[in-house]
Amino acid sequence: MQLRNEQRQHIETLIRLSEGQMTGLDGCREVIRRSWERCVDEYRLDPGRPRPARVLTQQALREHREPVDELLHVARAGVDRLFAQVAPMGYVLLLTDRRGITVDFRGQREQDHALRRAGLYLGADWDERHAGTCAIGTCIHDAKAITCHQSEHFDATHISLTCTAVPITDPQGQVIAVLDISALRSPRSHESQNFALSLVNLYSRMIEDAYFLHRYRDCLILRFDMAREFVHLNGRGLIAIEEDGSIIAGNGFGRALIDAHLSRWPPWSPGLVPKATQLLDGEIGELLGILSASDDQIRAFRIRASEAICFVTLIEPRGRRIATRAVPPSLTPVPALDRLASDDPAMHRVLKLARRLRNEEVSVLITGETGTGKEVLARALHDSGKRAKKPFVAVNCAAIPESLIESELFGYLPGAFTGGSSKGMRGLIQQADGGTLFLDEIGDMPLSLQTRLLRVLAEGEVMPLGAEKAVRVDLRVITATHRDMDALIANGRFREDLYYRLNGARLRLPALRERADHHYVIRSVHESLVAKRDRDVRLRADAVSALLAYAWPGNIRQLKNALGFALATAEGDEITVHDLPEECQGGLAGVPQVLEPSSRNATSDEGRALLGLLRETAWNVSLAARRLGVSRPTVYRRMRRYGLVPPNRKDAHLENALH
Ligand SMILES: Nc1ncnc2c1ncn2[C@@H]1O[C@H](COP(=O)(O)OP(=O)(O)OP(=O)(O)O)[C@@H](O)[C@H]1O
Repeated sequence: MQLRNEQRQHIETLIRLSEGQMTGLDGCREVIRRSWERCVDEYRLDPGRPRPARVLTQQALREHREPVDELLHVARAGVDRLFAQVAPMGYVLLLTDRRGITVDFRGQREQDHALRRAGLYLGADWDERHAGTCAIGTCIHDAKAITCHQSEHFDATHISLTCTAVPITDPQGQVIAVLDISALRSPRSHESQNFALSLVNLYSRMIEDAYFLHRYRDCLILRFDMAREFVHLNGRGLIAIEEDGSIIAGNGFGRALIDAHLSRWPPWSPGLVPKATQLLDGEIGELLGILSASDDQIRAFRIRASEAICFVTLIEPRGRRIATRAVPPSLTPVPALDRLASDDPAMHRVLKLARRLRNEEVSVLITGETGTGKEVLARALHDSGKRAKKPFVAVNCAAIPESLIESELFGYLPGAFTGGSSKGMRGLIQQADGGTLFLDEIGDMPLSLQTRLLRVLAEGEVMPLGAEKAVRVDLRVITATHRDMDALIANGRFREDLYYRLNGARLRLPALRERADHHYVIRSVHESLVAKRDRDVRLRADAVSALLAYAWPGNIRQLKNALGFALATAEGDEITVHDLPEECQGGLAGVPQVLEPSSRNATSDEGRALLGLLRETAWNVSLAARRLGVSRPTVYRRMRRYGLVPPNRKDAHLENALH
């Protein structure tokens, strides 16, 4: 009875709409209103004459199923799984072709009759032109996911239903099918279907991807995601490519990447698609070599359009291994350089260029924020080149007082100036003869010395102070700076001609926070520090998480200092988050501390004992330290480790957590 009343009211609203009156449409969603208008104006549906659901004959259904047979086959597992999840909540599942004909269906047998009457059945036709506004038909028209809930349906026959439909698109982005879940009854509120929408979206995407992988199973496929951990499991992007990197097709996410590229760099000829090596900043050899690049068969690439880093794996064509190509010289392993980075696109670029430059005489200028490892790279360039057995002399132009820098660099003869050594001194430039001279903070070199340095570089000769004859030197010069050299030149503080001579090639080191291989850097800095000590102290997972979460304004130097501090102060054989300097713990503040099972008991016992003692001593840390026979800082450190905060402090709740 109540349904009849609602149907009557619904019909009246739509009749008013068909007569051009917009009353009773308050709260009606735009997408629904537009569809209702289409039903009235375009399809000439009469709201006053509800129509029963139309179900096709077996023969007609067969004709609709045939063209989507392959999709039905691929989608089967997804359809079964989705239905298993939603059936207990009273939903049925429909898969339709792009015309809205239900070509696959799952429903409860005991409701067979009611479902057939409602059109929730195999062969049912949900084309908007015939059935009016409904999830499937409107989803096909708009090519968008939609929930059509109860009286949002146009036809009064359907206003007890709730239906949620999501399009499945082919690799060209055309709707080829629709996945829908519907229920005969549902709660009143539209929001009750939000979860249904997310779930159908998820399955529709899985079916789409399964279909893509099936269709392009004979091609190379790049699978990518913004999280390394998800690439194999559920990498969102798929792009099928030829062996030269030409793009054949992409799934929704892959096409979005291509579109982003094209909107930034519009093609000079319409329809021209960029190559995968243009979308992702890398060479074809790097893409084809992904499977052998790392243990997890994933490699990081920079997306050129957004500068973001994504992680990519390669799926080989069915039954065919791609030929491994000869490795280009720029990718040949060079241990001294290779160990500076793991899988970071910017570092790959730097190291690729460094491999080419290591045996060249070109001057190299290394730029990058302070502490990014400019000197370490300069040293690695030297060690990996033909001058490796000759001296590597590093000079920090900012650290030597201006009054001394000239004599330090150029040297002097006995008696050249008051205060100098009576034996004179061989300058650093001469000391580097045959090897490499590394001038750090070159932007801080005084102007007068810049002129003299230019002469050394131009003529290959150095003139020590007080000398009358120049001495020949054979040098490779590497310089570094974290300053903006263009600004220094513009302000007249750096000679342009010297700058061009030093800048034969430029290597720009990325800041640590921009790198995708944080984990590797943390591990290698930790290993290098542990190697210098006599005991092995491992990094616990919570400390690694905090280190990964921190932004490192001081780059690798700051990381090294933080780990050095933790190694020096940690008790036992592991570094926990609480052993790190306070500023690095911030990333995990507020996150409940997860203790490893083996240490949980010992940790809380120890924590409880300390809490007992602190209570006994009325939170007098000095007294507690004396009783324990340890220093005050040690007690504070242990308090931090167990989250013990004096009761007068606001966050004293941590104390309670131990009970
Ligand atoms: N790949 C690395 N592995 C281990 N330690 C590293 C690495 N790179 C840099 N370091 C360490 O980080 C610190 C800073 O490195 P480096 O002096 O090379 O940086 P920089 O960029 O030259 O700094 P600045 O601009 O201040 O001169 C050094 O102690 C160095 O040993």
